[in-house]
Amino acid sequence: MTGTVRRTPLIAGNWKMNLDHLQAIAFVQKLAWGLADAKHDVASVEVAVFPPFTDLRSVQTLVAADKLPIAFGAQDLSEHDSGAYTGEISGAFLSALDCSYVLIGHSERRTLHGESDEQVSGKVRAALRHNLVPIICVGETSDDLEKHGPSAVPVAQLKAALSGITSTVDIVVAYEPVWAIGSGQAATPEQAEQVAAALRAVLVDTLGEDVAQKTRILYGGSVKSSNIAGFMREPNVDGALVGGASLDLNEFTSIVRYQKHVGL
Ligand SMILES: O=C(CO)COP(=O)(O)O
Repeated sequence: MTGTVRRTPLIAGNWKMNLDHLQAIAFVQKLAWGLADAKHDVASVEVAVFPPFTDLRSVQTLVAADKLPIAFGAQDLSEHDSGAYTGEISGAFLSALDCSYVLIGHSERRTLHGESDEQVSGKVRAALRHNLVPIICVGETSDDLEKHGPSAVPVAQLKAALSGITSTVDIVVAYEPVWAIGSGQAATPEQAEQVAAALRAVLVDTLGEDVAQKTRILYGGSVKSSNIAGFMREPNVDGALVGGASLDLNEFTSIVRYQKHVGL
């Protein structure tokens, strides 16, 4: 471990199936005003939002027109580039909308839509083909935790997601324990750090030390303004993937500005 690489923290808001395109415009505009009022420096903490697909064109137009310092991405993409895949969205389309990121393998996709490790890996490769930074989501259920301990399942999921990828790539990893999502029961900072360190070791093995040191690892699961600082103090946690609290302007702004309210 070199420990010397500075990774710009990333606070990402996963809106899930909330806010239509008109609500999205109002929300992103107010978020930008709030951050500007607070003189937030995006070079110190990057901010990204993940609206539903139908909002992306509106968010793109607003961000481009007003040059807002807010990145955006989609919540999923197809592993295929085009063809007879009704209802699917190609990475090419997301790239054309200036998306920077795409969430892949969120536990809600894995459990509600039966997304397999193979599909997750296909989607990671699709994202990279289209110059999108994949945010690869991994995490264990409470059953997994009991049976296999804290890092076995997230580590296996990350290895599977990265299969066939060896070159230098720009990716983000999000550790989201399933039991912490939407439950109000976040992991402790120590738990998050233990898994994040194990995930970084996977990155070292698969992509090499340099890429591993540059790659951001986020924690997600019941993140709020009251607990963000604890996670951000951990050496291997480089940001947060926020669900519910990302829909509350004050909460989300306060999470983005964690450095100010705890004096980090
Ligand atoms: O799933 C999540 C983000 O992707 C986390 O959701 P909550 O922050 O609502 O627990």
